[in-house]
Amino acid sequence: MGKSTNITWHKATITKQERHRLNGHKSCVLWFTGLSGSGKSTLANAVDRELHDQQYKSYVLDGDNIRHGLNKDLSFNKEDRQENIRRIGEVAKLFVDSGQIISTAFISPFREDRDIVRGMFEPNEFIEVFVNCPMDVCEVRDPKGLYKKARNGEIPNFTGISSPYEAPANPEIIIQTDTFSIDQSVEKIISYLKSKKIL
Ligand SMILES: Nc1ncnc2c1ncn2[C@@H]1O[C@H](COP(=O)(O)OS(=O)(=O)O)[C@@H](OP(=O)(O)O)[C@H]1O
Ligand SMILES: Nc1ncnc2c1ncn2[C@@H]1O[C@H](COP(=O)(O)OP(=O)(O)O)[C@@H](O)[C@H]1O
Repeated sequence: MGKSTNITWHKATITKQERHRLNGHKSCVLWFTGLSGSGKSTLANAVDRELHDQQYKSYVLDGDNIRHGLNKDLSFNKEDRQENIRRIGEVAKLFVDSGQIISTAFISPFREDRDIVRGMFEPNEFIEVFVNCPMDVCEVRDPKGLYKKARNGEIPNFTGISSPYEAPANPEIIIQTDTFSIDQSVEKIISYLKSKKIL
């Protein structure tokens, strides 16, 4: 239950469908999920670049960036990760309502939290992209030096080491980033969007 009382929903004048018509494409969320270093930010930004270059309306929400602002009050314990994902789900919904293709790059380690977000969207609007990469490969990549710190006990609750990651049971798209190139991955995601007539 929310804490706001005496509030009434005001129906927007312009519908999502009108925005789709104006933009010439549908909107959706590409929900990238995976371990730290699996390639979520890299792929979300590469897909965004391709969409933008092809004149589609798109945007990226990235975990590290959002935690600098909107979610700076949240830690990495389970409860705060859940609240992180709940808020991002709400923000993603606004972007989808505004007619855009939004790519979100959050570890989002808990299946239940991702499924709650999925339930906020209409069919075909929530596209779960499992960025699958073995942890030992992520740990070798270690683009921000976080695995090294976590192994040294400097980062508590680190995903994959001292905090769980629950892989998606039935994702729309799986990208194996230890064998797929970035270009191949982008192509796979764009093809999916075309097959669903979002583009
Ligand atoms: N304890 C711990 N565990 C995992 N990650 C950590 C942690 N502390 C800091 N970081 C950095 O925060 C980024 C993950 O933030 P997210 O908002 O995506 O996490 S979550 O969805 O709430 O689990 C994550 O970004 P990525 O490496 O891009 O995944 C890290 O840069
Ligand atoms: N096929 C690939 N797809 C995505 N990233 C890759 C791939 N191969 C190597 N990388 C590298 O792996 C790292 C992934 O880091 P990042 O995108 O920040 O991951 P995450 O956002 O999941 O933490 C980057 O340094 C990227 O260049």
